Amino acid sequence: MKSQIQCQQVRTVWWEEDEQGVAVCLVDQSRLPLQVNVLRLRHEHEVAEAIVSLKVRGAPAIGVTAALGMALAAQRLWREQGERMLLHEAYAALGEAKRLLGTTRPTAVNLFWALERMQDCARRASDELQVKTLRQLAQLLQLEALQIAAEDAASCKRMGELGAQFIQDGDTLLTHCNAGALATSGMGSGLAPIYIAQQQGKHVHVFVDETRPVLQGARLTAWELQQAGVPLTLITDNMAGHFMRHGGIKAVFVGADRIAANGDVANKIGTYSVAVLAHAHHIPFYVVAPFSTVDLTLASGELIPIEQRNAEEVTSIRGERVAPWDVTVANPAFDVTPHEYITALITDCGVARAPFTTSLGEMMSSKSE
Ligand SMILES: CSC[C@H]1O[C@H](OP(=O)(O)O)[C@H](O)[C@@H]1O
Repeated sequence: MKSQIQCQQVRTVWWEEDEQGVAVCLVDQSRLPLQVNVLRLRHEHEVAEAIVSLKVRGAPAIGVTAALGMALAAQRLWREQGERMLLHEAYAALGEAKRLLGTTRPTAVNLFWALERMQDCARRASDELQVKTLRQLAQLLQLEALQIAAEDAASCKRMGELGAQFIQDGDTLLTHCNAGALATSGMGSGLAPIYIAQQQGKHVHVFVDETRPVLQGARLTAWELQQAGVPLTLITDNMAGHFMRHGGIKAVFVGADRIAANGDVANKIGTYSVAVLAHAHHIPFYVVAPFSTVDLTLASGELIPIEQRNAEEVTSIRGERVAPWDVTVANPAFDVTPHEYITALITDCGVARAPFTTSLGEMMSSKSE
């Protein structure tokens, strides 16, 4: 049975308390758009598995989910152990939850930033004697995780407002993968300028790359834009060049999973190809990502770890094998787009342009003031 529901009704990941206790809830994105299954996860191991299996995905959403997973671990410890568990034992157990969640996916830096922030919150509570019981620690971590989610939603809106200035009424645009509401706690990153432009009364048409192998474009972006009433044309990835040449595309908007200090961008596999094609056609290429995606510890994109995923994502579609048995398969989940191909980095702290080492450094400095 086809199940088309309003995307605005579908939240990506959230916290719930019910008669069984507390749960990290999320829409299983691996089943979208034809099935809307809400999962209620009650153990950090389940949260980790949901991230690994792309039930929840997208750099900001991964960070928020991991933070909620840490909060869930603390709540679980309290509900299981009560105050029998000493706080130092709880900190050790939370360290194990952080390690587990940190092994899920290597590329999106938001995951690691969010886990560090949760651990810092617990450590600060301990150092400053803010909490005296496990219950207080669990409540503190729950609030911190929800704060991370709220900050992400606000940054989505800010990025949308900044990015919409690069969209004119009547523009035709192109996207790759899904950097929309389903990848964040808010309206999205790469799609946020499109949503804000729509709110401003600008009429746009979006060419949506299907984004093999996991089809985040066909399954998630096409669904999001359809629900939002944004006109779209779904294309296969190998059509992007043709429509840049013949389709009147005025700009490309994508998200990011990690941005190096020089502006090199790791994003869904295929982004590099789209960027080179856009450059060849003199089409602006915009990357939209919260500043928490920038990793200034990495001088360039060559240092960004690229996740290698299993062969079945390439050899099968929805469990239907399409490739010969025993074939050698490569399945890097991301690639790196050199900064030379990027027109601007649209972040929640402003718009960075080349030279990115300078502009990102200045953005970091102004954040620290
Ligand atoms: C707003 S970040 C979205 C980002 O995440 C996607 O990867 P995945 O679906 O594997 O998590 C893709 O790189 C998107 O640009």
